[in-house]
Amino acid sequence: MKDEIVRTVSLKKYYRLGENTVKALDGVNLSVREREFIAVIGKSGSGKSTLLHLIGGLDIPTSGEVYVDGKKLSDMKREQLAVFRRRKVGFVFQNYNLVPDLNVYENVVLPIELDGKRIDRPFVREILELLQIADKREALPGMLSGGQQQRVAIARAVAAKPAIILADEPTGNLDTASGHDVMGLLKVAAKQFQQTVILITHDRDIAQMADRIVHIEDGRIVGAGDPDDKVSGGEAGDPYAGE
Ligand SMILES: Nc1ncnc2c1ncn2[C@@H]1O[C@H](COP(=O)(O)OP(=O)(O)OP(=O)(O)O)[C@@H](O)[C@H]1O
Repeated sequence: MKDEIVRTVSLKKYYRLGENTVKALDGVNLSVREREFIAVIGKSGSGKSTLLHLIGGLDIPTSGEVYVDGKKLSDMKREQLAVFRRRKVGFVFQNYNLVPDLNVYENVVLPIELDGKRIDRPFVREILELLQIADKREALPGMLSGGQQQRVAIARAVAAKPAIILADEPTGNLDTASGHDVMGLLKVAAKQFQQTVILITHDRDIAQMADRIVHIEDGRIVGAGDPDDKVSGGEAGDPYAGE
């Protein structure tokens, strides 16, 4: 597909636990277009985090392939994979992962500094304003609400200008209203800066805000994982409809 940015092919991740094999992912074929905002929804233990970790190069599949921008992750050497993780993807986690003794601004620019790149200050200011935390730039994370901390984590992910943002239950620790705010702001930021978002949630309302919903069950995608497919939805559909 022309504007495809992520493709997984027969992706499997098995864990051996004594006599048993846990099939965390069992043959996932997923295709994501550039600038798409997709929500991966599924029950606890269905394989959502495993999928995100494999796409982000944080973990290695048992078999199958992940392609990002046409490049096979399994062909990358250790060092190349580290550069891929730093430059190509931004991670947003449920527990924010902010550095407690750095202020908001310092947290946001930290990955850029660690990568030895120049900080685009007007761009960082624009992001902080868009995410409505510009007035908190001097604050330490401990002084902020959960929703504000998550917006800092999103700002940090966006600021390094990655092509893809991988968000693992970013609204999981937030109340409904803050969760919706954070999701809305993530969506606006990603559109503005032309980033692709793959977001995990088990909240159907949150998922409805995505361009497309991919439903995962027992390590497999239910329906097809292609943007043109109308089962998993060219448009956001409710995978639980008719339940
Ligand atoms: N390191 C591991 N060792 C063994 N089993 C694992 C490991 N990591 C994950 N699993 C198993 O793989 C399956 C999928 O886990 P995963 O974390 O991807 O699910 P999830 O959909 O993200 O769940 P949740 O919504 O609860 O975070 C689960 O059965 C889990 O117990």
